[in-house]
Amino acid sequence: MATPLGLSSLFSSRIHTTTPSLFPIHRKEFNRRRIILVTAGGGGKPTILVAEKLGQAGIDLLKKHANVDCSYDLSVEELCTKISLCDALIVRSGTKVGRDVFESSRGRLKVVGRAGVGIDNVDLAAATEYGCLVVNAPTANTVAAAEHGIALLTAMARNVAQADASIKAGKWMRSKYVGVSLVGKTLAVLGFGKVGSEVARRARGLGMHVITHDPYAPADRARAIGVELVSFEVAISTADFISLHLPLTAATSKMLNDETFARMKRGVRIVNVARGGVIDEDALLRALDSGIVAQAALDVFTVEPPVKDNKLVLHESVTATPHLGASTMEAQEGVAVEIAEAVVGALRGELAATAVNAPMVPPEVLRELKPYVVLAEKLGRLAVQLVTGGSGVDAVKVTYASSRSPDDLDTRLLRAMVIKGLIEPISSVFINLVNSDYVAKQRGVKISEERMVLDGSPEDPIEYITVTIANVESRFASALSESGEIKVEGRVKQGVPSLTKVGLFGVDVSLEGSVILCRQVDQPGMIGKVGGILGDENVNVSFMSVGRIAPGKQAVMAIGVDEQPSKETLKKIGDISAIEEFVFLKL
Ligand SMILES: NC(=O)C1=CN([C@@H]2O[C@H](COP(=O)(O)OP(=O)(O)OC[C@H]3O[C@@H](n4cnc5c(N)ncnc54)[C@H](O)[C@@H]3O)[C@@H](O)[C@H]2O)C=CC1
Ligand SMILES: O=C(O)C(=O)COP(=O)(O)O
Repeated sequence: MATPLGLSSLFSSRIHTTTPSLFPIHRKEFNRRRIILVTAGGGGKPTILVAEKLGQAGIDLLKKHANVDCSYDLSVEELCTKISLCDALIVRSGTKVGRDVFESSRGRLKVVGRAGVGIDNVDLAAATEYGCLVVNAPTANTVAAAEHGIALLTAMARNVAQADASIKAGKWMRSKYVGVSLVGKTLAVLGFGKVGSEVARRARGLGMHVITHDPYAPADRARAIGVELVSFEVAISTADFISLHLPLTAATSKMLNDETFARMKRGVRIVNVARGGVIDEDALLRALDSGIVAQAALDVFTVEPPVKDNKLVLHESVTATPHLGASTMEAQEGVAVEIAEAVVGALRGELAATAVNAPMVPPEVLRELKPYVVLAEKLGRLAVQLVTGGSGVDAVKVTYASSRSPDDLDTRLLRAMVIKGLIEPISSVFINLVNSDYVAKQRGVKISEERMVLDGSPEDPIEYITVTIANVESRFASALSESGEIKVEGRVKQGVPSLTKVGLFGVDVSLEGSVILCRQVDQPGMIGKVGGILGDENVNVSFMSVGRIAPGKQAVMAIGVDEQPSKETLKKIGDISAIEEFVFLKL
């Protein structure tokens, strides 16, 4: 499975590989030395741990591209042990993917796939810090969840579960299980997203008057299916039935509680197919016992599975199911394929359309920016190595010179790769599109961006990129701009990332290897002298160029080298009398 050249670095910790690794080359700190290990599992395939039951179609797809370990019902300890050998993890709602999992992975885990919608069981902050992409399967179980919501609504209204249990117990209690009708009653849908809107559509079909509360849903989308968008207060105070279809977030946690139950229509009936945590379960018990809430139908619970003597589950006015909202054959096949495609794509360095903790960048943008992504990282690496140790990098400006209008140029990838180039050489973290901004902020590096709009041809997305570091001392004085900042500029020339300016000096050197910069008084023979010293040590020179301010004045020679010259060789170059300063920059 070929990987897009260079793009896997968006998510992996590729280090100094000259040919793109199909899968991440994993860096392990070992006795304070860095040993590059190829630990991509048997036969060069990544290893994917499937920790909860996944539809066979998804498993089959994964097995085409990876070693698949299906291990269910793992304890936290077992999961943390296994995860250190895995490149990806697939879960549903039953596995808590906390910070301990990412810490145990020690940077190897590149993708967590959630085969469903809700990602509240994944510590997104920790995932981002560790550069691990989180993807989900947001659509394949929508109908299943909506149908389950309607099933619970109708079963609750007609006491189906209770009546079923009683008849199975040999009783014939018709009057006890008289229910209520739905037609003409008001249903309030809290959360008018994919599931909520499908529930609303179906409830309309049952003759219900449907209102919805969702601060982020457009009113016209609700009106389009005959649903009225109302405030939270109107929703909970006028509804005969309330159905919950919102994510568990800090804002929605215990949204239904003693105060809100007290403001509801007495005898209201509650359906929850979202997350247990959106209801204060103790308050619901009190509301049921007091009669404020007549009935509840619950598919989800704060703690799953609920404890055996859970009072809500045992309550006679509660209809309960064990988190079955997505449990249909069709939905499980659908989420399995959806998440398998997303995980395999992400391991290939492609951006999944269902990335939860990284910006979505369309594949066509990725393709067009590919050489500029490499250029951006190299410029970051160059610039930071010019900083005198101890200067402290805190203010970096990236300038994109382009004939495209700002709206037609997505620079998020480039920003991430400049950060990667700036910080990886001076730290032990690996950086990718997922965690770049987090790591930069954590290290106090402020990245500003500006666009230089040119009036050339918009055919090429970018004319050049500059990286400027302010408030630092430079190891190479010639890299300083008029305002005393370290400034390097690069372009993509015939598809090759190239250094084209250092400070005030124009140069032209491919950034495919490492770079030696020398400043000398412009004079004949310098290229030959330096080239000869490098040749004596069998260091291959890929590019050589001299940039000067004026003939006979100062000049900067930029030399691209495939190998790292020895200290002795570099000293010989520095000892050339005409050379006033030089620096070796490892890329
Ligand atoms: N029981 C089960 O098996 C299943 C449960 N779910 C749960 O249902 C939830 C919704 O799923 P989808 O509709 O696919 O997600 P979605 O993201 O399409 O819709 C969620 C809606 O909630 C709204 N929302 C967010 N905060 C809100 C607030 N404070 N007040 C009102 N509305 C708010 C959002 O604007 C959005 O429209 C998921 O987050 C998941 O937790 C989803 C599928 C299956
Ligand atoms: O998709 C969701 O949010 C769900 O709650 C489905 O949960 P499950 O994958 O069935 O454990």
